[in-house]
Amino acid sequence: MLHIEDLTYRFDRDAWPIFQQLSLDLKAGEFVSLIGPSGSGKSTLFKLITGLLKPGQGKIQIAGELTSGRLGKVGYMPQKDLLLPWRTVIENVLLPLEIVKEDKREKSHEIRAWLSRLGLEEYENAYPDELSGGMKQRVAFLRTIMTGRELLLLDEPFGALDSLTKRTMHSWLLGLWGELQKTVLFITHDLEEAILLSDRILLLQNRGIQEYKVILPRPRNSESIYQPEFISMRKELERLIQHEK
Ligand SMILES: Nc1ncnc2c1ncn2[C@@H]1O[C@H](COP(=O)(O)OP(=O)(O)OP(=O)(O)O)[C@@H](O)[C@H]1O
Repeated sequence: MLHIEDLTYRFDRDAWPIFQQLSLDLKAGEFVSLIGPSGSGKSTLFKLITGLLKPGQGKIQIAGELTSGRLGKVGYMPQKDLLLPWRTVIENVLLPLEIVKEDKREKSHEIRAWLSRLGLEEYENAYPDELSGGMKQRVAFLRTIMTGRELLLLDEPFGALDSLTKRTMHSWLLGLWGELQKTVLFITHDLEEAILLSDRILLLQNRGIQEYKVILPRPRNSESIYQPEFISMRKELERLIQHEK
């Protein structure tokens, strides 16, 4: 679904490259988390994948297609929900369809069903200001799904939420991902979240990417974090990060 090969990128011609010959692959339907210290380039990598930034060298392919014209090929959810404050919940969710001039009436029914599943049926006509943080993220996620893209790039979507809301969002996302069969690349600073959600974890640091496979059976739920395998995996991952430092 995503193939990155020998990617090199620097912001300025004279600057040290953020990535040097970086390569990674994502299989269709995988859930992969990207972790790494602040400033290691996680968000920059997302901007390169979406096409908002152009790579210096190397290639990025999405579903076998080469880099050019990548804009609009992925569903991208940035750190902030970026809901338009003057639009209601349903108008925000309909935005991707408006952009590609799809028939909104046809999809309205589907969107209402989604809003109901996400516990937002009573908020269809509310404005973003009237929603809690968790609700805003659900609306932003639904808008990302409505792009209809197979590859979703989620940049720390739950970073600003309190731990209880975050847990609810995890259960919700695990259920949804199992059903939607999308490929997800997910940025997080939270190791527990990364282990709970992912098939693989990619640690991004100075020397490139290091991979960590999460060998935990699915389906997983919020109780999975108390399993001994989960705890030892977390310890191992922490050790790996310390070692890399
Ligand atoms: N437009 C820009 N021009 C120059 N340097 C930039 C620009 N955007 C980001 N950088 C630099 O690139 C590096 C990587 O930034 P990026 O935001 O990708 O890191 P990150 O790993 O996502 O960080 P965080 O975990 O804090 O979100 C940082 O050193 C940052 O200062």
